[in-house]
Amino acid sequence: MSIVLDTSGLRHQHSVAMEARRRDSGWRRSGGGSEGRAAEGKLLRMAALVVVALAAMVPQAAATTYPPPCDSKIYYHGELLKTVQLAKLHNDSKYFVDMPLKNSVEETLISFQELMNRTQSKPSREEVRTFVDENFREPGTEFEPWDPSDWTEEPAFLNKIVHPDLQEWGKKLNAMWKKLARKISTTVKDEPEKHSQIYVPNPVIVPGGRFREFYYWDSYWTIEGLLLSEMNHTVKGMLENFLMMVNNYTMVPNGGRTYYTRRSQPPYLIPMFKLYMDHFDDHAFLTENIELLEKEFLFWHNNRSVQVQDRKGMPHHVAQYRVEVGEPRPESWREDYHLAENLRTEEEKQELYVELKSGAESGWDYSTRWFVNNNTNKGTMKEVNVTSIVPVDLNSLLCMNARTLSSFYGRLGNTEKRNHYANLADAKNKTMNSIFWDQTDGVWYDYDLNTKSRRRYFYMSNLHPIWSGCYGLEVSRARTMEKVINYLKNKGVLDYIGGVPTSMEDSGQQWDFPNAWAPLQHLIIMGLYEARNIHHAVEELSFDLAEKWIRSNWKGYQELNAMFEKYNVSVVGKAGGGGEYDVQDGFGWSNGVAMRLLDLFGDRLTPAEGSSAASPTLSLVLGLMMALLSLGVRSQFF
Ligand SMILES: OC[C@H]1O[C@H](O[C@H]2O[C@H](CO)[C@@H](O)[C@H](O)[C@H]2O)[C@H](O)[C@@H](O)[C@@H]1O
Repeated sequence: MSIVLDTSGLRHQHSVAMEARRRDSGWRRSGGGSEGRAAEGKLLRMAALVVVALAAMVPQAAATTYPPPCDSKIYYHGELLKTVQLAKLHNDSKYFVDMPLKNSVEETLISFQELMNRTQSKPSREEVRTFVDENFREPGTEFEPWDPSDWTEEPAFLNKIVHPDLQEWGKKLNAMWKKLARKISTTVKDEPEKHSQIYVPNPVIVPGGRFREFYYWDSYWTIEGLLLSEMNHTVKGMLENFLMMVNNYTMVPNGGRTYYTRRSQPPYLIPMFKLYMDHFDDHAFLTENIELLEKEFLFWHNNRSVQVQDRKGMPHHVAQYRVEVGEPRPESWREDYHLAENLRTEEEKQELYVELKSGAESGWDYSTRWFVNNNTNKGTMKEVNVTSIVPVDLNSLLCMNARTLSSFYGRLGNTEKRNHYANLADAKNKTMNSIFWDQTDGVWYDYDLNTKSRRRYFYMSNLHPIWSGCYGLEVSRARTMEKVINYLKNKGVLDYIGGVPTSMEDSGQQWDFPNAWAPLQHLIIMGLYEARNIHHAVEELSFDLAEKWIRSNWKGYQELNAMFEKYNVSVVGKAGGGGEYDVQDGFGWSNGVAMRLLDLFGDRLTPAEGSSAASPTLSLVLGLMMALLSLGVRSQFF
């Protein structure tokens, strides 16, 4: 198979970014012509200082000219960020880049320059702390109090949950949206340069913990829950925010921070929009926004694509995560900087930074899934090589998105576009079979551009096509499903008490064993459930996995009063771990998925083995009777 890189879109994006950088580095005029000489003199002195400060902050010319993560002279630029991050004032690198400025950018840069001059560019940790205290506010102070007006205490889905303990818990999950709801203050809109938070007009639901901004793909599962909570207005507002992002950035950024604006996350906007349409059939909303939905689709189609040829020499247009942006991720600056520190050349460092950001774009940051090392997935973070992999889940998702666009255009009466996207979806469906499907193992795999072969490791992402429905051309769908179930059984991944592991690699990375993530459990459970008419065994398997997941989430909640971002498959109720930050609680997508499963299987789910869905009181009485019988006290009572 041969590969043709289609980088035209990337070059365009790169030149847009370079252009933005040139614009941004231009001197901004301040003050009016009528000001007196004294004021002019003061301004000139300030201008000179700013020029000196800016010059000192331009990083050394990189060997490869990738644009930086963003243009902010505080949240991206060289010395200031480096000095503060290396002082390690906070455990988490993200803390500093989330802090709003107290003063203007210019004043902050001057104050930093003065600090550097005063200390011969070697400020102590305490001096850096004083600088930060004087110039920055605490993260999370950029919100206005907001109580979602569409929140209700008893949404109807709760009535579907038969077990009273689970019903009670469902109520608590519903109440959690109030804790995760944020409205961004208009000061962010008025003074954007003082904030890394991106202003969006409608309130958002954040994941929780260190994640104090919207996240792109998380929102799909959050919206699943919000719709069950009947928070329809909030959902529509979130969709409008995302559409505004597409309008401004041609794609939806990874999250609601300026330092995320040059990379995206798995493209779930069209599926989110579909969730909303399935509930409300809002024709006017679709008419208004179809072009933006298409624009986002085309971003991935044009800017993230390569061509590969199958064994018969047929070309296939496939998509990848590929973020051609240099420098460490601002929110994980220390981690990236230290990882690249000992690389020999600047070019090698910049290439590693590109790979790390591409990994962040995949949402799987990080995993052995992206380790490429002598034809294995073993190694360390230095072996992250996302751009040499064509991911099965991304291509399955884009196939589904093309189908959905086709049906949206059909509803709007645009036959030409309906046919165009139907043909594109068919082509992508064929690609799922020709490039990703492994006939021997009976599953889909990521594809390696270097070895021109499939990466035959278990990752939950291998199962994405059963959720998207993008499978089943040559082989019958029932036969495919049969093979997939056998694959799962043979790998032993269905044997864990707390859900299906992300992978079988215990690497210390968070998107690996023993962690299980809500979106991935949702993918397999819903994928199997939707296939219940195709294969008789899948509905029960879907229920079994849902039961494990709900029991683990429920136990964790009982013990620690928390919903985690990820769980450990080996111990029921235990939070996951690993990766570059502590496990967070909150948590948007975990809450949404738990609610969806309670809604789907609430008539028979129980919180623990031995408890009955029908009537826990009855089972308690029966249990007591059995105990008395075994104690030989039968004669006293019967
Ligand atoms: O700060 C490190 C990384 O954190 C985020 O990634 C993780 O949390 C996100 C929010 O729940 C989630 O969408 C992602 O899948 C997780 O791996 C962030 O998205 C990364 O860009 C960031 O580098």
